[in-house]
Amino acid sequence: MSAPVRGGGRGEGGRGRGEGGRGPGRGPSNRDRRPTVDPARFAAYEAIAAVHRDDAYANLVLPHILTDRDVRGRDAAFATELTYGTLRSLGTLDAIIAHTAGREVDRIDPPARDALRLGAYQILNMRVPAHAAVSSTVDLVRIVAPGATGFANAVLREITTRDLDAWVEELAPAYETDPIGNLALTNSHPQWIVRAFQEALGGSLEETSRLLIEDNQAPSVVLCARPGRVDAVDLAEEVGGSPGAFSPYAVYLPGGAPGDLAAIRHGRAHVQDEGSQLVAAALVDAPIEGDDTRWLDLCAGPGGKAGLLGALAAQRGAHLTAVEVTEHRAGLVSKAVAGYPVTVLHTDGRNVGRETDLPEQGFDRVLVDAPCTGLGALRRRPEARWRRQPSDLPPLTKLQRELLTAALRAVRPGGLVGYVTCSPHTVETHVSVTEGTRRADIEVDFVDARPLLPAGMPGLGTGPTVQLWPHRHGTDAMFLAVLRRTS
Ligand SMILES: C[S@@+](CC[C@H](N)C(=O)[O-])C[C@H]1O[C@@H](n2cnc3c(N)ncnc32)[C@H](O)[C@@H]1O
Repeated sequence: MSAPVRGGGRGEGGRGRGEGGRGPGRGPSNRDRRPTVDPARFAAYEAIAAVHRDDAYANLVLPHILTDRDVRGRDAAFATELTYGTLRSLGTLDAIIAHTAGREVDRIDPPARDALRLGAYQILNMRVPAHAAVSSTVDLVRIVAPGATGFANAVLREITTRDLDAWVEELAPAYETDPIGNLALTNSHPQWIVRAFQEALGGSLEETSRLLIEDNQAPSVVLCARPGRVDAVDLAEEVGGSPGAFSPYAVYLPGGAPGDLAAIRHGRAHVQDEGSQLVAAALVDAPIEGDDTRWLDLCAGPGGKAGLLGALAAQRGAHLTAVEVTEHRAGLVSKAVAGYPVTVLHTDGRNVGRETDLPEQGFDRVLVDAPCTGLGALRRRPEARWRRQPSDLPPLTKLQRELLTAALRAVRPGGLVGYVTCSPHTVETHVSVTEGTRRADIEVDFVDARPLLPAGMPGLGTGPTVQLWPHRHGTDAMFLAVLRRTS
């Protein structure tokens, strides 16, 4: 058992173990030495500090920081891996830091805490030599939390005494007695999320473990080749990618900045997870009797699915109404559907029957891509798992049910509603579907969604709903229920 390190706490002077040792004979004193940190590490620090201080999103804030600080090429790649990896691994890193510091991490000053997390990640998860990780992090602390330099030095040195596996072995509860606690610490996920995944996976801890591992991998960028504008095989050749495994529109991009691609700039393709493509296409491919020209996307922002639905509507002689409650996002939808037969409405999707453009029984197919916790896309949003709380569920599920009820009022008898979430949490999937349907007091049948997905797609369960998974399908964990209004 290692001894905890003193200093570095909120309001402490930080002259703990390891500090004060810098005398003339051992290098310049703190006062003499002008601290410098390489721009890549400082950029990662700034991004992580913004995430924790300002509730920023790493994928939005980091590119600006890299541009402002002129961090490019390999340095930018290093900063990105360091930022995203540290955020994903926060649970494990914090347990190790708390142990070595002898206090909970929320009792360490935020700047020192974020610097320690970056240092610990470099020591334990990257191929950065330990001495370089320690000294560069201490240099960083000297700038952002000067009082905690010695404390940080001592904590980091302690962390270098073991590798990641050894720390996890020491700190994680035994799998046999506390499997959820063990998986949570080992794979850096909050316990409530591990529990929710386990329930959605029918109780299988083995599959839960595989999902958690997959959640910690950076996902590849996927393009959607817009039908009618470009074929996926041609697009793959154009961008040096490969056609998707399941969606006929998907192209896997081998790294790089997708915004630079001519196909995106010219509206022939957009960035979209393969699972999102599959569930949107499944709804409009489901057999229907009678009219099939009036489609509705009730939660359209920022417009990924509306872009694909708009392209398919153009091919099939249909018209899409795309509803979005947030003004900014409604603007993004308008851009995403430019040139397609789509009307964008900036309004609340629950206004069905209260607005001329949203008549009751006025649509043949309705998509409800409901606002949700996003627990199925944790691979893409490294900070999301720590920001989300169980208390987010009640307001979200209330909204999901109200939107599903509105969708059932908007669809004509015989028409179809697709209810989609990018969360596998059963409260947002099965329970919201059951409750939303019950409250609508409209008769519906479940349509088996499995045959609406590409033939041969494995692991689709027993139906009638479909749950996609990162570890089974390489997609986000999208849920799809297809309902046919019968009266
Ligand atoms: C999961 S996102 C939809 C993603 C979108 N379908 C796509 O593929 O890009 C949910 C969207 O619903 C919007 N939203 C939330 N409440 C709404 C409401 N009451 N009516 C309409 N849209 C709503 C959110 O602003 C958000 O843009």
